[in-house]
Amino acid sequence: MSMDENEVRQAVRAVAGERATVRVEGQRIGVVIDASGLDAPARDALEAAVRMAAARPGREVRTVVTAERAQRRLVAVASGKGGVGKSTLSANLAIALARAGRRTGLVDADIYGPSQPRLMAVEGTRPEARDKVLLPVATPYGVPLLSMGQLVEPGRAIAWRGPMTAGALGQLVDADWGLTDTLVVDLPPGTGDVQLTMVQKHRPAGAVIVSTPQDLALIDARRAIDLFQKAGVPIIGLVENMAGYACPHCGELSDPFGRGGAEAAAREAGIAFLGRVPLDFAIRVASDAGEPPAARDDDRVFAPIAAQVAAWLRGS
Ligand SMILES: Nc1ncnc2c1ncn2[C@@H]1O[C@H](COP(=O)(O)OP(=O)(O)OP(=O)(O)O)[C@@H](O)[C@H]1O
Repeated sequence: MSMDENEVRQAVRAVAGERATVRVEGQRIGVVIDASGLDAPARDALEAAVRMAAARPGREVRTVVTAERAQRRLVAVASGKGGVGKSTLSANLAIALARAGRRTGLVDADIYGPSQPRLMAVEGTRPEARDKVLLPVATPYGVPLLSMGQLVEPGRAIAWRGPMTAGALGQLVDADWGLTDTLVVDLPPGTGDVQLTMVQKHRPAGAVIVSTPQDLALIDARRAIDLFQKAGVPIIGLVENMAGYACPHCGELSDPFGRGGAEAAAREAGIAFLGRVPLDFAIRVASDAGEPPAARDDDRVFAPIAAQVAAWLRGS
């Protein structure tokens, strides 16, 4: 029995527009669906709608869903040593980038102290998986999150070695990020396996290095800079954290560790200086409470840093 192919085409077009291509072969109706840029639920909904529209009595409908991999760019945030505020900067940078209009997600790859679920106010959440692909967890700040901390039992130390951490990092980076176009990746401190996998396998668009003003932190930062430069990953720039002390009473800034060290070190290394974040009790309190300062309308610290990162991404 011949069937009105055109009629099937029109019915499918009515639900899928240009996204579907219909081909009828014998008793079978084949539909190729282009789901580029759709997240998993939207993709499922589209496929279901196409199936309904194409269904004809006695005919088998076969759908093939294709999706070009979204052009997603990774911004690695790294530091030479721990405790310099890398996680704090990553969270606030991701939020500030999202507020500046980029579709930004956050990957917490810090195996030693995955703190992003707390910073982003989703502590205790577990990502769901669909066909073994993780679904990032939504946060109150418009930045979806996946954290190494969500992959292990709460409170359990992560004692993974090489291949396991590499596998876990792959799961986080290659998750179902949907329309997310920018991924901020909070790396563990130092220059270990996760960093190597990051630069070799996931090829970040660029790296942001965080340092405090102290000499030792700066020497460590140079090591981190080296790791990326040797692998051909461009350095977007250096952020100086805990730069100057903001008085909790009057807000006045003073410089217990001296001023200008990180900026000079950046210049010496030939990389951009993206700005300084003061040592501010309010930043710590807000971070611990899961209320990142970059989410506030009066943020004057992280927005300018994000603006520079965004400009760099546009220009590279
Ligand atoms: N500019 C700042 N002002 C005040 N406190 C800060 C600032 N930056 C970070 N902190 C605090 O310092 C501590 C360490 O910060 P954070 O966890 O971001 O560092 P890290 O470099 O990611 O550390 P780790 O290597 O352990 O992951 C946290 O308690 C954080 O709230």
